[in-house]
Amino acid sequence: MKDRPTVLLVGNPNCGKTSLFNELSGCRAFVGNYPGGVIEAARAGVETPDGPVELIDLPGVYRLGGASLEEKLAMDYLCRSGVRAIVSVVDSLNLDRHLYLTLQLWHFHLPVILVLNMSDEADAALLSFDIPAFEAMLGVRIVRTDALRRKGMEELLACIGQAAYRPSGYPAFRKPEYGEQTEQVLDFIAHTVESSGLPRQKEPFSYIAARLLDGNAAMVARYAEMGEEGRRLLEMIEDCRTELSRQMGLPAPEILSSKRYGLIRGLLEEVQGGDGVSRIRRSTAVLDGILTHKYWGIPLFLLLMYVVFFAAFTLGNPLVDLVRSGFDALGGWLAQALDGHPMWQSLIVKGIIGGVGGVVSFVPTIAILFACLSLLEGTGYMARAAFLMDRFMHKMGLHGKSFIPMLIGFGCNVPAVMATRSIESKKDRLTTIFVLPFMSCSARLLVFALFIEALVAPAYQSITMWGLYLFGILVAVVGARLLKSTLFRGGDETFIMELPPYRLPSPGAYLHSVWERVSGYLCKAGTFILLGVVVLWFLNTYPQPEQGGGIPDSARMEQSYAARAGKFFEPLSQYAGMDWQANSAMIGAFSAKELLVAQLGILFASPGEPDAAVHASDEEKRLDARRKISAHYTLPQALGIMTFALLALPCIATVAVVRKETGSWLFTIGQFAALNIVGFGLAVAVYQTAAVFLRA
Ligand SMILES: Nc1nc2c(ncn2[C@@H]2O[C@H](COP(=O)(O)OP(=O)(O)OP(=O)(O)O)[C@@H](O)[C@H]2O)c(=O)[nH]1
Ligand SMILES: [Mg+2]
Repeated sequence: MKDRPTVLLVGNPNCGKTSLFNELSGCRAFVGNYPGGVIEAARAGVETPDGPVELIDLPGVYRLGGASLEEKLAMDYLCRSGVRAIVSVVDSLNLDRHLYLTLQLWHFHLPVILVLNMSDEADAALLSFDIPAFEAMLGVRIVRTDALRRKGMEELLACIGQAAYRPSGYPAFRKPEYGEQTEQVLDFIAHTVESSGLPRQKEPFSYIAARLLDGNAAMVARYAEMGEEGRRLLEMIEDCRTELSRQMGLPAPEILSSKRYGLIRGLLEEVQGGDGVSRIRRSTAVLDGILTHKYWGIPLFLLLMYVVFFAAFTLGNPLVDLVRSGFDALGGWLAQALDGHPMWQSLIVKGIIGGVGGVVSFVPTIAILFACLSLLEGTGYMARAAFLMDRFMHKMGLHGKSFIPMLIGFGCNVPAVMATRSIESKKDRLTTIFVLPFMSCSARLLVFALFIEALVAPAYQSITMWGLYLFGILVAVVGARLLKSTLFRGGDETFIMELPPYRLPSPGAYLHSVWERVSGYLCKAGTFILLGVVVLWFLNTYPQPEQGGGIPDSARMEQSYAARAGKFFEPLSQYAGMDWQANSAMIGAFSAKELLVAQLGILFASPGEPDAAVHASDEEKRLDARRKISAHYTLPQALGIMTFALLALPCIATVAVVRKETGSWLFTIGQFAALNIVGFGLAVAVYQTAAVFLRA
């Protein structure tokens, strides 16, 4: 295992690395039609004809040497000692841009396999390549692949095996020719750095020289921090740069990149034939004319999101009722079966069936939501949403790059916080992390679904849900604006994101990603939530009053730990419309938002009062919990509670990941406090306003 040679998959975002990785390894890593789908390297053992290799799927990067975490991660892997070969994946239709990264790989002196992926699209565009000439000019082996239809996999495996196990017979990557003057300067810098006696860096000297010639800020800073000798070295290099820049008539940072693009142009003129404009790219242009239109692009996006919630509700509701009635029937049956064992009856029927059932019954809604979101992601529309929002977000002090984590946040805030790694500027990243919990995650959807179903007239249900999501985004955007003009001022970066063409996602990958999310939800309900529910049940049931018999369930519950905690906050929380029951549910919500629903399920569970449950008809039983909630709360209260659940109390997993990603307790605690203060303040505002307007 340890001495398996390592082979890296390197390429621009969205060129199909993960699709290839999955095909080669049989794994099921995440594939999405938007750049930045992979934020962490995936690895798997793969058998080649020459022996096993360890294949690593790196996050997509446009070039090496940037400051984003993905670029650092890619560099880190490239400099590791066990790496025997690099698979440079490029999109056949974007060679003019994608080969840039390939040329940078020369520095590592490793065998390179150039994979021209998306060969199906290249064929459709009547694009042809003179492969032998192409191979000879670069000094690589070239494999044409179509990852979706598994074409070229055998050949690729054979090349990987050869490069990793028999490198002596493998072509050597040809040194890109930058012209005599430039090369002399590069050699001089590399030699000066090598013989300077300064600490050895992990990158090859030729790479360091190229970065220093570019004036790469991070690399320059590294040497500047090495004391007097480092600074002397930089001064010497600066003289060469100035002189070269004068001779070439170009600013120093552009010398190498313009040379590389020149090389690529020349190369493609030799080896590429055909116009390269495919049907799919043409129809993409037409679709984009409509979907990313200056004026109706954003309204269209909002409309689409509305349709998603509408579908989740109208299609989901009857199914939710069905699942719920199943749980109620089970609860009723167990209540009878456990007659005479009040503690078990209470734990199982009220605690577990009421709590977990409350969470699981929303699976249909969640599944429809995930199915829609995955489809929008898979087709490439979500990347447009980020692009559309970019203009809008800029006005708010952020950029579209922050929007992708926000979209991910609709699913779950935890991976969303991790997805901010692609944001280079630290200040922008912290701002984004700060406001991310305002994105309504799928667990919060349950809270909304519960209250909206119970208290909002059917005609207004979807729009209320949609409004809550928008409200979350609005608060996030305003919050970001405030932070960017105060605490995290400055550090703006431009947003470059290649828009992928519209594609139909491959059915396997699509179904898999929906299933992954739904099963993740079910798993959570079966483990973490189940545990939480048992704890909640305990807090709701104990301490028991002295004389057990004769006291109604509700009165008994009012003495519980949960009720006491809820009542403790009631004097304050009542301004937001929250009574002690809602408060006690919020306490559970801190460990997972689903527990809020679980707790209300326990508090308002129908089979909890076995006598009533036994005599009620099925239909009555089914509607009981919801009816109790609608009888107990008013619409303004529901709005206050939902606002609080939307904005305040990020769950414990989010808090933990924020701490991990920012490395700062101060930030984590500050954010936690701020979210709660803002959430409570707005909940009060919403409740009070609604109470005035909805009184009639
Ligand atoms: N037509 C076609 N589509 C492909 C091919 N390979 C990948 N795709 C699609 O391209 C999109 C991106 O694929 P990924 O495998 O996620 O790309 P990636 O390079 O891993 O992307 P990042 O991780 O974001 O850098 C998906 O929609 C794939 O279905 C191919 O050979 N032909
Ligand atoms: Mg990927």
